Amino acid sequence: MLKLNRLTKRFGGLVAVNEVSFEVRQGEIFAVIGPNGAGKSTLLNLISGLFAPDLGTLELLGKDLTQSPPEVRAWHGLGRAFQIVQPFAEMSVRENLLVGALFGKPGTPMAKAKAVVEEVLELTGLAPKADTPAHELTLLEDKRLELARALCTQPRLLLLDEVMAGLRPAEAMEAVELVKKIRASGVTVLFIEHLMPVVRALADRVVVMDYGQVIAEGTYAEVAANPRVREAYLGRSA
Ligand SMILES: Nc1ncnc2c1ncn2[C@@H]1O[C@H](COP(=O)(O)OP(=O)(O)OP(=O)(O)O)[C@@H](O)[C@H]1O
Repeated sequence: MLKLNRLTKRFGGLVAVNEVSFEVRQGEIFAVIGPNGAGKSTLLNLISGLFAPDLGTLELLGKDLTQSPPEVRAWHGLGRAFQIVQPFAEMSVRENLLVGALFGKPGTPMAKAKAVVEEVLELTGLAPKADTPAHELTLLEDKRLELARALCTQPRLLLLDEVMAGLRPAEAMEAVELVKKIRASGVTVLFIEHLMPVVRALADRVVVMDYGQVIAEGTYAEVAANPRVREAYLGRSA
């Protein structure tokens, strides 16, 4: 689904992402974790195309998109959900999603966009709130809306940027169930997350970053038992 080869991003003298290589397989839920400042957000920005890499390549479904801007990556099946949810506050949930469906994939006919929106409303459990203005939603519903908006762009690979942040543990576990449903619907998921119970519950595989580099890769249990990973987390106040 996604292949990163020696992806690198420098900010002046700081190498925020340093020759990162890994592959995400189709149908996987894949986590990128690491202490504060490890380079996770920068990596996500490289994948979605907000930053251009100084070195390395990126392939999505076998296509080299290293030089492609974010919208081209979106057309090729890359979707992204953000930690800070910024819906159109006065518009209903359904209207917000229609914007995503129409503009996420330009050229989508209105009838198709409306059908996608209804499907996504069902999948995300937002159907009962379809006519509610976005500003009346709870935080958990906001998060559902953000996931739903990203899904309306019909991604093959969905990037989740700490989307559980701010949720109470029980709410986070509800969101975990939703992400599992999203994967079951055929979407591959790559996420960055600070909440370890969420990583444990969701990830098939985990990559651990520290100082811009991949220091471990494996199942949650494997990386959690890795001495280098334990040192990265315990060796400084994260
Ligand atoms: N636009 C930028 N300009 C300069 N330095 C940056 C920029 N963005 C990030 N950095 C630096 O790059 C390094 C990696 O930051 P990044 O935000 O990617 O880490 P992170 O793992 O996402 O951290 P956190 O978990 O705290 O969000 C940090 O040292 C950060 O200060």
